[in-house]
Amino acid sequence: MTQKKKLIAGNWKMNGNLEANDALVRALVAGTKGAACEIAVCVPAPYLAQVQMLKSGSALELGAQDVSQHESGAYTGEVSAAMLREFGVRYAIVGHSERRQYHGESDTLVAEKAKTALAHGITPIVCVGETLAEREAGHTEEVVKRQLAAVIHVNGHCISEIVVAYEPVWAIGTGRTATPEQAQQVHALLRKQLAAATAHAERVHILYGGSMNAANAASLLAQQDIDGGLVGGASLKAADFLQIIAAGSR
Ligand SMILES: O=C(CO)COP(=O)(O)O
Repeated sequence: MTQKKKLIAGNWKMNGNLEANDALVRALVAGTKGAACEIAVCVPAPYLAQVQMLKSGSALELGAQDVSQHESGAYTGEVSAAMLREFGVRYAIVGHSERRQYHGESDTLVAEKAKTALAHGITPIVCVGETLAEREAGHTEEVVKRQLAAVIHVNGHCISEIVVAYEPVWAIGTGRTATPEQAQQVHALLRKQLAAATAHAERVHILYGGSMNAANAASLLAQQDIDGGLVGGASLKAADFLQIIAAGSR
C-alpha cells in the first residue's frame, strides 16, 4: 500500500473567464483549508497570473495544460516552460488525448515536452489512455505501455519524477466512467511498468481521469493503485470539485 497523499488535479480545458475563475478559485481556497490531499488546478495560459494571485497562501498548486518542447525563439503561439515557471507553475499536463487527437501530438513529442518541463522544475502530468476501438480490439495494455515507455525511457535512462494520468479516451467527457476494477487493472500495469524501470515506482502518483465526479470519486480513489484524479468537467464546479477533494482526503 502506498502512504503518499492523493493528488486531485482539475483540468479546466478551454473553459473559464475572469469573473467565473475568480468565484471558483475563491471557493476552492476557502474550501480546502486543512485538506489532507494535494490539489492542483490546470488553467488556460492567459489565466495563470490571475489564478496565481488568487490562490496565494492556499494549498492549491498551479498547473498548465501544455508546454512547448522548445526553449524560446521563433515558435509562434507556443508557451515555454520558463514562462510557466515565472507564474509559479508546478505541473504541466502533457500528451492529453485531446492534444494527441486534435493537434497530432506523437509519443516522441510528448516525451520531449515532459523532458523540457522537468528541466525547468515543472512536474509533467503525462496522460496515457486507449480509445474505445483500441479497448474493444484488446489493445489497451499495448497502447498505454507504449505511451508511457516513450516518456520514461529517454537516452538509456529512466525518467521517474513524473505524474502519470490514465485517461481512457472513451470515458472523457462522456459520463461513461471506467469501473474502479477496470481502472485499477490498468493502473496496476502502469505501476508494474514503472517498477521495472525505477526504484521509485511507489512514489509516482498515477491519477485516473475520465468522467470522475462527486458520486464516483470515492470508489475509484479507494483502489490500491489509484493515487488521485485528473478531473475535467467536475473541476469547474466548486461544490463538485470540493467533494472530490474530500474523497481524496480520506
Ligand atoms: O480529460 C479529462 C481530464 O484531463 C477528463 O475530463 P472529464 O472529467 O470532463 O471527463
